[in-house]
Amino acid sequence: MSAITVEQLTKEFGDVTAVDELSFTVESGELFGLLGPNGAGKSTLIKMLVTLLRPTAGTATVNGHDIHDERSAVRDSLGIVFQEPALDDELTGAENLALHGRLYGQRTDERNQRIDEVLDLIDLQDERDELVEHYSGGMKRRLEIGRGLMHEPSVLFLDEPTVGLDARARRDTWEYIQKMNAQSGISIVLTTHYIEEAEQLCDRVAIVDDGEIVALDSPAELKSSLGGDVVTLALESDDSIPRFCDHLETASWVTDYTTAAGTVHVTLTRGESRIVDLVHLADDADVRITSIDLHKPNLESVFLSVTGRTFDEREGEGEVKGKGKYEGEQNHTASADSPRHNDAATSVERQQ
Ligand SMILES: Nc1ncnc2c1ncn2[C@@H]1O[C@H](COP(=O)(O)OP(=O)(O)OP(=O)(O)O)[C@@H](O)[C@H]1O
Repeated sequence: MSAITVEQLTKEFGDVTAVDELSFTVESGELFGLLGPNGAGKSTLIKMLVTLLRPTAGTATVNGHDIHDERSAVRDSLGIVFQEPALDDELTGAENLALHGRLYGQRTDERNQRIDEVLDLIDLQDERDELVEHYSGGMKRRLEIGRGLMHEPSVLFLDEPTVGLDARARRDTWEYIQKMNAQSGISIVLTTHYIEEAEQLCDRVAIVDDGEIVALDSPAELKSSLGGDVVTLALESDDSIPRFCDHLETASWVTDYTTAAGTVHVTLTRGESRIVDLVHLADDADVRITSIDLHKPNLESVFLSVTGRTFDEREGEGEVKGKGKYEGEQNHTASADSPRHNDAATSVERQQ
């Protein structure tokens, strides 16, 4: 059974179509990434899947439960870690986990056993009795993830799991995410706008732009769809470009090439081993090269190729787009005078 099936799922906020007729499946045990710039629609999609937002159209199932008709069953079978911190700094690590266990109705013995298992998994056993306010950013993040695992969900949603962490803590967090995916077989859906995160962690990645999935495959397949590495050669004069291109035509190892002012972009496999050959071709064509640049494709190149824009350009637009007044946003952080938790279940209850 697929962990998640999504069919034509759509969410409109007034004039803004945040999620536009998305369809995809996530297989059981898969580590699935939603990669896209800020404002692409990733959080909105997740909020619909965890039943925090009602779709405008379309449907989805999580662990076989329909997000329209079986909201409680959906919520019971998933864990979620939002971008916004949801821990109580004035409680210890173990107490934060216990609070979550109680919210899910776990009995004391069951809860204590699970706290131990989770603390082992996230490597915080030694710090279990320290107040969370003394934890580092990376430890807090691990505890948040552990908290989402307390009730042993089959699917875990992680919304931008490493945002705000330094490079070291980010890498550590990746390790824990991979470890729990491998050890418990839990299906994980994570959103990210870090290209490296999607590449390093995910079995498959859906690239989301403007509410739509513009590409979906394993990182390796997405990159190989671009046809290989790109070597950019700057030539001494524009006049020499046609001559050089004539010679490129004779090289069977060149997959493709394009030209721009003073430069030629050559697509080929194993670019590093072909630089000498390109220099020889230029010699044969009596063309002088002034610089050579080898570019290995990453998911950023895939994004550029499918949208025609870089991630940064889209992020810039996204920020402007995201400044409008939010309507119907469901609050999933608690007030200062109540226990601070943002579980999908309790948040939804507060809305209803
Ligand atoms: N409650 C809301 N009311 C109005 N517009 C919204 C609301 N929530 C999201 N949007 C808009 O929907 C679009 C998608 O936003 P969303 O937060 O899902 O993107 P995202 O990819 O998750 O980005 P980020 O990581 O910055 O949250 C944006 O244009 C955003 O401004």
